[in-house]
Amino acid sequence: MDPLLLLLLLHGLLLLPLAALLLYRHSPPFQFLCKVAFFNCWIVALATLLSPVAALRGRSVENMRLLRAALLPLKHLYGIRMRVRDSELLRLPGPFVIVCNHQASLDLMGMVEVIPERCVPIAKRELLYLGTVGWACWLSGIIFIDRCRRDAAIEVIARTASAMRQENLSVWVFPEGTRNPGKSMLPFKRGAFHLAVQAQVPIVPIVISPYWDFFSPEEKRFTSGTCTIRVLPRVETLGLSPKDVPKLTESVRQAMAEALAEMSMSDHRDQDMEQPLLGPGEDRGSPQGQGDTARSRK
Ligand SMILES: CCCCCCCCCCCCCC(=O)SCCNC(=O)CCNC(=O)[C@H](O)C(C)(C)COP(=O)(O)OP(=O)(O)OC[C@H]1O[C@@H](n2cnc3c(N)ncnc32)[C@H](O)[C@@H]1OP(=O)(O)O
Ligand SMILES: CCCCCCCC/C=C\CCCCCCCC(=O)OC[C@@H](O)COP(=O)(O)O
Repeated sequence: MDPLLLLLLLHGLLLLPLAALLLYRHSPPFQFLCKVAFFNCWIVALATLLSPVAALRGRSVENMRLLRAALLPLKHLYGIRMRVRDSELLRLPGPFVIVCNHQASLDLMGMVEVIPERCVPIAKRELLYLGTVGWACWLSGIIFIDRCRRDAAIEVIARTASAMRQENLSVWVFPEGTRNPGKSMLPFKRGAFHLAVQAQVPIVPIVISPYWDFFSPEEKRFTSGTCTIRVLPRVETLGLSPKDVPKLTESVRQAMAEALAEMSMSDHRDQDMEQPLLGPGEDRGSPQGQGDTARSRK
């Protein structure tokens, strides 16, 4: 090859990372794409690394600790400060069903911040087919449902209800059933509430504050910020039967919608920001919230 051409090519190769770095610093959409790609790559990489370790134990809810440990560093990488309010409400003696609003995949960061011991999420079946990610989820005892086959999903929920009592297992459900970037919550699916009634265990609602200060897929914006997670008082289901489920669903949704509206309106400034390890991230504000960041463990 012509040495001059080779030299030009080498220069080009050296300039490429520099150009990407400049673009990352100065173009919010490019930064958004990189951060989202990194989020997914992190999950795939950690699932690949940890699955063989989890496999040594076999399928077990104990592997949720590994999954949690894999996701906890993300908040530092992205400069997202997590504030947990009323985490003591998660300290219950027996199993329970957690219901939480579902805005985006970022919810995983909030989930691992508060998820108690011996608690598994219910996930869509499609995740099972994501290679090592699906394997890691399966090994952690995550419960998969096929949202297109209601009867099969109901059957899985019935089996989960008996496992909850027999194995002292709590379950985390996103009752909107799909990600919802909108400002209010979608109508709730009823599976989580049937589950709690069948197992006769309490429901603990959790509300994650809106991300729009620091994350917006529409505007391709992903900066640093603060996220507040609020645990609401538990709702008992002892003595309730399937006919009570519609009312139960509505009252829990109402309480969560009120908390979400309150959290959306709170003042939007926080001076005490964590700096993202993934480079610059101008903060556009943050919902206020008082309280501890301590994680609740049974
Ligand atoms: C390092 C590695 C890291 C890896 C990281 C990955 C972590 C992954 C984290 C995972 C995060 C992943 C996050 C995710 O993947 S989120 C997506 C998955 N989650 C969900 O779908 C939420 C749960 N879904 C439901 O609850 C739905 O209700 C189902 C799917 C069950 C049915 O849906 P459908 O749309 O059909 O239902 P409907 O609620 O309008 O109800 C219709 C009728 O059925 C009745 N009915 C419902 N349920 C029951 C029941 N159990 N027993 C008896 N009856 C029941 C109900 O009363 C109603 O009847 P009626 O009352 O009108 O007469
Ligand atoms: C042959 C294997 C090929 C492997 C390719 C692997 C690519 C995987 C890339 C990234 C994995 C990230 C997994 C993040 C899991 C996020 C959980 C989540 O938020 O699920 C969404 C679900 O709640 C609702 O889904 P929909 O809003 O209804 O949709």
